[in-house]
Amino acid sequence: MRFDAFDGTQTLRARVLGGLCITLGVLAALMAILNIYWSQSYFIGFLEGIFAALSYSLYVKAKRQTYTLREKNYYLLFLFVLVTYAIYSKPLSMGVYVWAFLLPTIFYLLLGKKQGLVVSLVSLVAQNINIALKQPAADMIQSIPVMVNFSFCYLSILGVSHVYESNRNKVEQALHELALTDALTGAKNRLAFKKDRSTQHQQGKVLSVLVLDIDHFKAINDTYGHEVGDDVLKIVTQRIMAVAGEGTVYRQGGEEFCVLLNCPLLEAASVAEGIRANIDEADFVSQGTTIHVTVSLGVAEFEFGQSEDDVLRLADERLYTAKTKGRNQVVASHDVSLAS
Ligand SMILES: Nc1nc2c(ncn2[C@@H]2O[C@H](COP(=O)(O)OP(=O)(O)OP(=O)(O)O)[C@@H](O)[C@H]2O)c(=O)[nH]1
Repeated sequence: MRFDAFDGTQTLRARVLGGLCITLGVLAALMAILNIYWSQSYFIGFLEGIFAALSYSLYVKAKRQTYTLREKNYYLLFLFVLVTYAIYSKPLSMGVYVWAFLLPTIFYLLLGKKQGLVVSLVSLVAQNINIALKQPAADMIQSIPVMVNFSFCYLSILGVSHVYESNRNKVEQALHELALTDALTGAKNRLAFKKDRSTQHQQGKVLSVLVLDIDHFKAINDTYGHEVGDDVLKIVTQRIMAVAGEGTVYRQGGEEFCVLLNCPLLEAASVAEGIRANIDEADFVSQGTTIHVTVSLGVAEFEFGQSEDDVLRLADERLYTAKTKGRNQVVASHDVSLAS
């Protein structure tokens, strides 16, 4: 499973950067040729040539998603300097400043909402100063209509880019949450378990897992109906969260849950016992019916070199032991049972 598929922003930015590099790279190469051979503007032609080469090199990296943040930022800085210098060095009548309209969209797409806003505003101010300086001091007033039109158009593009980026971000977060949450109980789901386990494993954390199963859940469904069964699943989730913490609880399916803890086996066993007691101690009330619910738990610690499946199997075996020993108990090793 490739969990980086969840990072839509990263993937989108790599693709936008790739597309931008190839488009701007080709345009910069054409502009370099025109500037050098047609208008003999050697310095700007030279800058565009370098930019085209940089674009190609970053394009290759963006395709492989191997570029660094610093490389991306330097590329955007180069683009900003190039556009600013081109506006500065060419007569206003050539309309080179229209290239600046590209910048806010690019900044928002590649830098996100906050940085995109700041850098776009800095660019707006810089290009206005640039336009103002194009007239001799005595005639500067003549630049005002150009500056006003430029600013209004630039701010419109900036506004649209801002709204787009903040909504894209919200939609991505909502989809992310939807993909990783169990709709009935609000606990995380099996996919989230794999993702979190993999992240925490990479961070080298001590990890233990509790596997929890509601005792005689079929009988609850059969006696009181599925709606009450669903309520029991929700209340059990809340009681597990109350002891273990909200972000640690996963519904594996049916009436089986997992809890992922950053602690060694003994500590995890004591949390498991806390969960068992919290569920056993107070009756559940659903649809006017009072029900007594108990759970059984198996606990295992991730040892070096063990796969996720190995540890879950071990915790499952211990859960099975807890069930066969009479339920409503925690088993944390082959011979230790924290009996109720
Ligand atoms: N209400 C409800 N029931 C579910 C859901 N998912 C699974 N079940 C039921 O959960 C029950 C699981 O029963 P079993 O696996 O036999 O286990 P049990 O009755 O809890 O028995 P032990 O685990 O041995 O204590 C089945 O009746 C399923 O239909 C759900 O989302 N809602």
